Amino acid sequence: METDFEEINSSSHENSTDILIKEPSIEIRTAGAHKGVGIFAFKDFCEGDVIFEEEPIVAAQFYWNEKYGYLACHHCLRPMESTVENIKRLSNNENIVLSHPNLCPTDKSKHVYCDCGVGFCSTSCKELSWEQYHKCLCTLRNPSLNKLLKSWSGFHYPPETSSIMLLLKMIAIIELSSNYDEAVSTFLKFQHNYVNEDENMLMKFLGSEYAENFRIVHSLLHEVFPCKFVKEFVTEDGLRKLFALIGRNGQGIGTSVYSEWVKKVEKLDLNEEEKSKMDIFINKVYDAMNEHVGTFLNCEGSGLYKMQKNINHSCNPNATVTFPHSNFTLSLIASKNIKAGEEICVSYLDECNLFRSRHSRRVILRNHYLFECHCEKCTEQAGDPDVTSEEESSNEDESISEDEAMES
Ligand SMILES: C[S@@+](CC[C@H](N)C(=O)[O-])C[C@H]1O[C@@H](n2cnc3c(N)ncnc32)[C@H](O)[C@@H]1O
Repeated sequence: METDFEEINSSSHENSTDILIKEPSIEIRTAGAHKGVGIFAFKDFCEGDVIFEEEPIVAAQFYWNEKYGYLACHHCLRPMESTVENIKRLSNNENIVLSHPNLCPTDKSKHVYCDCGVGFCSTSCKELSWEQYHKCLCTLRNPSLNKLLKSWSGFHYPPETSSIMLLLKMIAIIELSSNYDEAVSTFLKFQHNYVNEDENMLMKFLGSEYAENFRIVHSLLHEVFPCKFVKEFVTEDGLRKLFALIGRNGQGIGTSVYSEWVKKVEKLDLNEEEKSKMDIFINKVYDAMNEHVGTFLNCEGSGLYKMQKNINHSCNPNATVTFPHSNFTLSLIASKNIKAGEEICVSYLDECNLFRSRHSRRVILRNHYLFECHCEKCTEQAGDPDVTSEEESSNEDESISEDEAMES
């Protein structure tokens, strides 16, 4: 169920009050002075309903993820390992035996590779990638790109939320487009300010501690990829804008061949005893993987989506983003019943941070997304004292401590 949305007003819409997109079940319009535009239900949705599905304009697996052996299609992020290979690697146990291996969704006979080594789950992904960006990024054609990638992996800067591959693919898409100005404007419709002057906020990863790494990325980009867009747009200020664009709009993508196999097993017609044995096996594998790789179960990456970019954050969300096809196709699912006219919001915070105090949630949103949260929950809790998560509970999450340190 992929929706082809009609864009009513294609101009930049920060601060716009127009209805930008109207579709039978949703519309995109202003969500108030503080929030810019948002997505609103145009009909009632029940919990579990698919609100819409869409493919990204561009997506890429995180560079570090790929380096650690998380094999995914270079184009659509579909896992390329078999289920058995996946669970053996993630649990570091060669002896695991998988029942129902025939339910493994990976079809290696369809896999194809570019001579530079990157893999694709199908010929169509390979061809699309070549036409859209890989012609510019194939390291056999432009070996100097390796220099930039090597530097990046050396200093892990900026944090992987601003994936280097996503940045390179964006630039290549613009370069290969038959309409340069239109391609540039498609990307610049995404919010790309890196400073919120009203609130005096700067994106965390552009802070002074990363200044030298930022300078290296900037100069290497000009050295190894001196295309029209890089020459014209990628000044230091332009590069900050591109990182801000990715940081503020990039949607995390996670794909897993094991979870796809689990979904298929759950649909089998098993008796109670078989079901219970299967549940025990599934949980044992999750435990073993958890012990070896922690929460890094998925092939992870990020993408830029034309519709998703309009979804605002709420600390009490009514929708979630999922990847049910185990590739980059995003599916927005109602996590509660939603009435026509209500704004549809997701949480930009992970589950753990979502349940922190108002103060802690807002610190993270400020530092990573550059806004002061005006959701209903924050408004209702406006009188709460400014407690940090540490004071609030025994929580010792480093990311929030770092964020709160930045505040002081
Ligand atoms: C992915 S965009 C969402 C669409 C955006 N409102 C627009 O007009 O393009 C994320 C930006 O929306 C704004 N935003 C999202 N949720 C918000 C909230 N709860 N309170 C205030 N601003 C919010 C922030 O400026 C944030 O950086």
